[in-house]
Amino acid sequence: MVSQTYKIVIGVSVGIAIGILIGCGALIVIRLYKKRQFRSREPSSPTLPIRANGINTSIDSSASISVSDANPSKQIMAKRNGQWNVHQNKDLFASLSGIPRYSYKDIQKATQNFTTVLGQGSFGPVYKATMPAGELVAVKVLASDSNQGEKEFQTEVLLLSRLHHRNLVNLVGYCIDKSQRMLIYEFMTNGNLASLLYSDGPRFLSWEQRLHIAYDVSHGIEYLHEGAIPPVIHRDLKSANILLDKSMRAKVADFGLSKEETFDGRKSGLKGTYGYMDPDYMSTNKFTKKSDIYSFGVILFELITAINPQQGLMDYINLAVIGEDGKGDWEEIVDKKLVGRSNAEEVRLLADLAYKCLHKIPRKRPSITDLTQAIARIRQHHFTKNDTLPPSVSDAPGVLRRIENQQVELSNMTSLRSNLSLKV
Ligand SMILES: Nc1ncnc2c1ncn2[C@@H]1O[C@H](COP(=O)(O)OP(=O)(O)OP(=O)(O)O)[C@@H](O)[C@H]1O
Repeated sequence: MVSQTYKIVIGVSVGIAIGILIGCGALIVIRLYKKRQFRSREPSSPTLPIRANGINTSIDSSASISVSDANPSKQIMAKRNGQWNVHQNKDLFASLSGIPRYSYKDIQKATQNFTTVLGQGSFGPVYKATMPAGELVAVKVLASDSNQGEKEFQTEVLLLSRLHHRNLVNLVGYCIDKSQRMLIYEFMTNGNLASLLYSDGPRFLSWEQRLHIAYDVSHGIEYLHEGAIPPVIHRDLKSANILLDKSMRAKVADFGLSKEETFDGRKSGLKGTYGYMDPDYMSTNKFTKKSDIYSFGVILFELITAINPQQGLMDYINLAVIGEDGKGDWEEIVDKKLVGRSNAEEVRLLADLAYKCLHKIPRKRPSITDLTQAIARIRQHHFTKNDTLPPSVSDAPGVLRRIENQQVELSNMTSLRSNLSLKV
């Protein structure tokens, strides 16, 4: 009797075990089948078109980013049937980005119903806001009819969720609420570098501040090119995209056009801002880290000269170089506000570096690491030598006169050129 009961127990146990095994097997088969079906629905090489930059000054054509189905954050960016599938992906998007998501009502409250405008970019207006914990932020509101902006929105959230550095503007939140798209950044009290360089007010950036800014920006780019995995190419470096915090420390902003280095730029249209774009990129359509270096060189010259690249900066540079057998006579183009307030040797060193960044052969341009180190040495020179009389102080009136003559010469050149082009 006992042995019969024993046999029944063993039989039942074996039966249950076999049942569980069959059940697990069936589950595994179903999951594998579903996974394969999901993959076969993914396009083999999905692409995401992204935008150009600037309102009047940008160059645009269609572009695309290649994404691999192995990376979930890239899956989100996959284009399906030509449309960003927001409703299907937004929760996955939220959980992957790791950045707090806010409702439209939250932002409406924080901006006091969108009252304080900080500025207007190609993405849409930017508002000042105070978050519930009291921190100041800037809210970029995407114009609702902007299809291109939608792509930049995704690029910015997905990239900035993995990029964190003291010299990159921090994304602290975002909003996807029905058709509303907003990006929330740490507030940069002193606005953008372009406004500080080109505004006419009595306030101007000192040479020391400009050296700090060059150093900070080089660190931000170094992180993108050498620290991020995979490396990131910014693709829209310009003084309007350099923001300054309350201590005048600089941070790189605006990642809407950025790409991972693995992206094949040849499939992309031209992107960027006139005056900052690498001529080699414009002719080959191939964007590399060295194209960012070109744009950084332009920013360094802006810091030295306070001349807008969209208003003849390259003409000034070429004129300064003609002066002395390929070597720049940089004293001639230095910002008038710096004459007598900067060290000529440091200006020359920084201008020589900037000029190397503009080399027409990209591989001959320095790497960002070389630049960061060289700028650090100029800063060090500044802090160790600033007790001596800056050479430019001794001949300030002479330098000012030469700058004025240079400007007259340049404006003659410009009017001659526009007369010629009118005739053509
Ligand atoms: N985090 C921020 N803190 C303070 N001001 C900001 C912040 N972000 C942007 N701004 C200001 O808002 C304005 C518009 O910025 P936005 O980045 O949208 O455009 P942009 O870079 O000037 O132009 P584009 O979009 O064409 O590149 C700028 O004047 C900028 O100074």
